[in-house]
Amino acid sequence: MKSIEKMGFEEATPIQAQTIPLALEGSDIIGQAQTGTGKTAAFGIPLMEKIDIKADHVQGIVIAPTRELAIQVSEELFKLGYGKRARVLAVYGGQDIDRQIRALKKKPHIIVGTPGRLIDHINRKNIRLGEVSTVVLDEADEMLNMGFIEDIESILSNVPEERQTLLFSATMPDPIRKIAEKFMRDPKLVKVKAKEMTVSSIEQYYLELREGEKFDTLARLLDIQTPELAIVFGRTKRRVDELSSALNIRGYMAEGIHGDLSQAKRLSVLKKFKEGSIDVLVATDVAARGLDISGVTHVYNFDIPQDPESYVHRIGRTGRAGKKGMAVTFVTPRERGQLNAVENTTKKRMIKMKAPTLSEALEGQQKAVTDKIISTVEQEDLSLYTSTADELLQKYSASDLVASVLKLLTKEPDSTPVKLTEEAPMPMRRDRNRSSSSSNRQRNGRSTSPQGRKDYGNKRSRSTGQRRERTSK
Ligand SMILES: Nc1ncnc2c1ncn2[C@@H]1O[C@H](COP(=O)(O)OP(=O)(O)OP(=O)(O)O)[C@@H](O)[C@H]1O
Ligand SMILES: [Mg+2]
Repeated sequence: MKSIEKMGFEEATPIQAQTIPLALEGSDIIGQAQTGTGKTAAFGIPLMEKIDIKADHVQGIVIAPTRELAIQVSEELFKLGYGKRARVLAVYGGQDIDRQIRALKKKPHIIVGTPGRLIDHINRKNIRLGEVSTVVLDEADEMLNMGFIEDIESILSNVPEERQTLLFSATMPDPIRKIAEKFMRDPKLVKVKAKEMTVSSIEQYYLELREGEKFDTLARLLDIQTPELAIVFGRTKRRVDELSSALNIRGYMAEGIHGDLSQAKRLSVLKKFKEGSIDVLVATDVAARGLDISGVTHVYNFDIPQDPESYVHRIGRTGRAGKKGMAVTFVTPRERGQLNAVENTTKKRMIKMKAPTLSEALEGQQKAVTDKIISTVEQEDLSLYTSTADELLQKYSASDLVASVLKLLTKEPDSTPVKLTEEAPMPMRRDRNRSSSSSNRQRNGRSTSPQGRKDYGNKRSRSTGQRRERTSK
């Protein structure tokens, strides 16, 4: 309770209220609740409560699909276990394995990891799971999706059957839930009732346009909507690279994140984004799940996501913990079907938005500058500037002077040409069952294959056909 208070939580969110008591009784749980509603603490609190601080073995493991999420979850668990002095360690690919081995020697009570790196440590006998009593799969549907399932099975085969298994996600398609139940004992399904799968505090818009119109439209939207922090999702790594350079050329502070970057780079980009030294993060789906970054006010789906679940998670990076957010999805004429599929799943209609014009973009930027000027007039000490201002006012009209200040400060819509390679529209994923047939894996070399293996940058061994993070330093 001391730790929870320190974190500033005053009351339990619905998913926490419904799952914590059940989890404390020892039940297996599949917990489904909207994005940003506190699922981490919903599993984190009971997990921490069960830890015997005096025992020196690993008692709980949490598996997460991406490295950044594993780190974030370990940080939240660390905070929850602070009063108890619980030891929590994150292990993930792309980080020096020897460093992790040294950390493992300090006997963590809880390990949070990505599947591939966990398996590496298990195989090298750096991690023993023989006394683990709780296993959590965060983003469970993703973890049990094709591509991760073998890894998860392999990890679970090292954990005693007498364990508690907790699965959490904002989405849980039926076929995946069925797979999940095989790993669990009499699981209780806790689904926080909501009319829609997405959070109501996120305004959802879509915009119909041609591929070639997307970039200028994005730039104008950024000018008009002036997000505090924005995430722009693109379909492929190349797309993300090209988009972030194009945004920089047009004067936006943007950087990209995707699985081909070094882990150090991925972390530094994310850090800059959290600190606000860049305000647009361009990302593949590697950033779609679980990341909790305060200040993200806008999500732009530059390319429509390949499946409805991805949409739910992507837009869920905004509108978290009761805050407001806005999501805008670009739809090319051939992608109407995907738009419908998304709406059918989320049970929510997106509002159609018109492409903004150049003059609206200019207006948006002027308004942002005007707001700044007004707050400066009202709140700042201007004494060092008034004499120069008075001199200027003797020579020029007040209106001309203010207009030139506005012009100087306003970022005028820029139409410097930029290069973006056309991306073919994403074919709809037909096989919603996602059975384990391998024929479709990694088809056409895209970072997001139509079958659902996503670009998480986890280099996986080709020879075995398994998708596993490679041990790399
Ligand atoms: N009881 C609470 N009171 C206030 N804030 C909370 C509470 N529980 C969690 N939070 C905060 O809400 C935010 C979202 O929580 P969290 O990341 O666990 O959401 P989530 O449900 O896992 O979302 P996602 O589906 O995107 O992974 C975090 O910043 C977290 O610290
Ligand atoms: Mg989460």
